[in-house]
Amino acid sequence: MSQFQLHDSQRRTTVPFVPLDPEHVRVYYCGPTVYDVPHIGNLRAMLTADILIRLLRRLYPRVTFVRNITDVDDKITARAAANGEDIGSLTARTTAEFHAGLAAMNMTPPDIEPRATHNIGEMQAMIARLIKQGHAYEAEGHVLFSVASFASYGALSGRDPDELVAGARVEVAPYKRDPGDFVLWKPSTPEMPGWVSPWGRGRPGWHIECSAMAHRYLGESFDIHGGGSDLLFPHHENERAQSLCCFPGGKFANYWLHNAMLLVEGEKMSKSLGNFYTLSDVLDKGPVEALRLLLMSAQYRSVLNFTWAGLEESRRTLDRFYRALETAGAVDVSGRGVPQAFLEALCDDLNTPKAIAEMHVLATAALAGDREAAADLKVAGGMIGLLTQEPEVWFRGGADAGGPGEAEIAALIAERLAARKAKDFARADEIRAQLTDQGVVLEDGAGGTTWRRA
Ligand SMILES: Nc1ncnc2c1ncn2[C@@H]1O[C@H](COP(=O)(O)OP(=O)(O)OP(=O)(O)O)[C@@H](O)[C@H]1O
Ligand SMILES: [Zn+2]
Repeated sequence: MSQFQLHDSQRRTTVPFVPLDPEHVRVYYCGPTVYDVPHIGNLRAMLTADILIRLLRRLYPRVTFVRNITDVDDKITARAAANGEDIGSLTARTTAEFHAGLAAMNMTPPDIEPRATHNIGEMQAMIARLIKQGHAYEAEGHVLFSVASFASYGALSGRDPDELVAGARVEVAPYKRDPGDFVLWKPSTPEMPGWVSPWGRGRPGWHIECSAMAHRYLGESFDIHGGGSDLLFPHHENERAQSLCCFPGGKFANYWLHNAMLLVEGEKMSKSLGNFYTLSDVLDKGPVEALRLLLMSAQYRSVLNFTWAGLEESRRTLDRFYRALETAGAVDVSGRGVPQAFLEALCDDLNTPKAIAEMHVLATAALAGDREAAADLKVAGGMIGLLTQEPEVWFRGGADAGGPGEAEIAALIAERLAARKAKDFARADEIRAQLTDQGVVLEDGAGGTTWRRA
């Protein structure tokens, strides 16, 4: 069996992955804050998780993948107010859009997807315990975590606590004992979402949400905690502090995995900067597999600059792979193992560029008539969510076929389903009308929606 090595942010080096329980690997990922559609930067984080889980499932008999939904947050409250929409409808709609986008991207769904608002009791229990153990204190309706009470605060992100305090940009609230102390619970005004608690009606801080959900579903110690590098500090540092202080017998996460940012014009793609592309922006110009391949063209720890030329190049790479499969004709891949060199590339800290280079080697052989290589190529692609179509479908549905491509149609169907779930029937009808205009007929049946060209 290939040995999986991954870069652990806390150890700051690449180490062999040794699961706590080889029979059952457990992973926690920070999920989206549901106030807007995901952008393709968020999708890079989700794709890193997807590749990790696909690999772990090859290597271990059982994997539990937990990814939360943050559905209580001040950004959500503010957006709902700005939209004149109630919070429940905003979070339901954006959660449905998130699910539809990830399904269209062929991402592995989590086994458990807890919502913050369904875990308030767990958060309150942890906060009460932290107060009792002297790691948190109440002040003016807030409960704060005392960073001075945790000697290894800063160890994950490699920051010196004193430096952190000196560098704090935000104005320090007068009730904090130490400027680095962070909120576990805060009071809510009547129009804000809130829950009854021993500290008055209020709402949780963001960090305690993940600590509580990770504990509830994975216990005091689990294998891997992942997320984007923008979450390393303060979010993950604070999650770790809370969890280790609350459950000193546990390890919390044994390995920390962080993907680098997706950039656009050299800047982080983000909702707050407004420089982002959504999945549907991209699907207007290229198929889903091209976006997956583009996001895998750099190893997850390297920054990746998004360009339309890069998307086009990924589509051409896929053309080459599909051409290789087409040349070989039908190949039988049932029961076939993943090619060793390809698997080893993924085991090397999810080195997707190296894995794709292995696919090129196989494609070259397949184009020269090697049918075994074509079968290997198909299996390798399938493992990372590529080459999932028949070559004729890929080429027929390609950009120059006239009418929308398969991936685009699938994405529109997913979006229409999300719109219907959110009771946005106007949008759902608009999507059907748009597809009809483009010569695509939808048929709703018991098993879901199918389509055919008119
Ligand atoms: N540009 C990016 N590149 C890669 N990953 C990203 C990028 N932006 C956000 N992420 C990751 O996406 C995941 C979901 O994040 P979340 O929904 O909290 O994003 P957000 O903070 O609302 O987005 P933004 O940072 O755009 O305001 C997190 O793991 C986060 O680290
Ligand atoms: Zn988190």
